[in-house]
Amino acid sequence: MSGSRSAKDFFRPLAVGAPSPLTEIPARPSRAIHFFDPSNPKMAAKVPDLVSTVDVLLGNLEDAVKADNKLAAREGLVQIAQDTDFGPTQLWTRINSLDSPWVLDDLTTLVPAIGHKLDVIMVPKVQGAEDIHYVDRLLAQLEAKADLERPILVHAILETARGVANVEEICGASPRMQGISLGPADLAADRRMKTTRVGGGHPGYLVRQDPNPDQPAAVRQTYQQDLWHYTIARMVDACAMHGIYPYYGPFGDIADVTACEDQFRNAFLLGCVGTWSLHPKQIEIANRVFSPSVEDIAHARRVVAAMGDGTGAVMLDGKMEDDASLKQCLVMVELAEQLAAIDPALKAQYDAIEVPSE
Ligand SMILES: CC(C)(COP(=O)(O)OP(=O)(O)OC[C@H]1O[C@@H](n2cnc3c(N)ncnc32)[C@H](O)[C@@H]1OP(=O)(O)O)[C@@H](O)C(=O)NCCC(=O)NCCSC(=O)C[C@](C)(O)C(=O)O
Ligand SMILES: [Mg+2]
Repeated sequence: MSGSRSAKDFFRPLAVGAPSPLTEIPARPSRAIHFFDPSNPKMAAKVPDLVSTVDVLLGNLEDAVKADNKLAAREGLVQIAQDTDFGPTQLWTRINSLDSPWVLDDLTTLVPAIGHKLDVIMVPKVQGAEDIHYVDRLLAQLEAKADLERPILVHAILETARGVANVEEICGASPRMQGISLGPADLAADRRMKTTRVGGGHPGYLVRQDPNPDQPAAVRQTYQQDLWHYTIARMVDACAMHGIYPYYGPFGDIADVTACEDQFRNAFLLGCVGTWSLHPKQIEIANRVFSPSVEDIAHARRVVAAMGDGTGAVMLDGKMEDDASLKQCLVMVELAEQLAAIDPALKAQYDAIEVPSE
């Protein structure tokens, strides 16, 4: 909750006639947030075919869209939103940063034109709660003017050192806060990290096996470490504390599908609900990685069945299961149910699982 607003005011609209804020952020599937540049005719032409393959389509207006194309991207997004039936797929946008000359027109154009279709607005380079407060109030004014019936949610990108230092207050700055994504490229630059990649690891960031005193000349094994572990873990805790959702972010080496899958899976295991896809071939990877495996769901359902009223301890395959491991299993089972509701192929796989009676 924001320190500057009292508890009773936190869920009141910030403009007369604006829709009431949500008291809970819906857990809608968002395994892949697929980025496209609405000013790129080839990408825009692919949107209708992508709709049924992805949980979130995001019209990107910020970095990766050339300055000369900013207007075309904004207008292209309006056109695409008006012309496309998105079904259960969400429509998000990434607006330009708050210190840019484009962001005001982004918001004042998009909300009246397509606010009823926009689920979430992603705000880049968020530094602190004050950035969210600015967007929050402006959105309320625009929503009131446009007679919108539900609030547009806000997602922040964590891509400055100050943003990371303030991540807890950012998550709690507004009832609109839906989630946070890692922005590894801007964050690396802002922190003066010595990396040049968009996400992923670095071969120099490693730990090395101790020397063997009996074989001092023997090759010592090295293990590459995850550069993003600290930031992702911090982001996950801040999001969980505020009931909002953490996401990995971009993996820029489009050709390296193996390392992309590994980075996505690390984020999934640490608590993230999804990631970005920058290229159509990353959608399948994200959908697969951010859906619990059939084996995990089979195990989770076994534990749920064996734990009866959910208290006490039992042995399954030589392992202790108790109230806490049951809660871990329920996280998986609930996620599987949410995903099955929108993904018939996944539903068929989960439905085919047989739970043995213990
Ligand atoms: C990487 C690029 C240049 C390779 O684009 P390409 O055309 O060279 O690739 P391709 O393999 O030849 O593409 C095959 C076909 O797929 C199309 N295509 C390709 N990508 C897409 C797409 N996303 N959506 C829809 N269609 C797509 C492409 O147009 C082409 O169509 P065609 O068969 O008709 O010729 C291209 O994929 C791209 O521009 N992707 C989006 C990049 C982007 O949004 N970047 C910003 C997010 S990351 C970021 O901002 C950092 C962050 C968080 O801020 C921070 O860490 O700080
Ligand atoms: Mg960035």
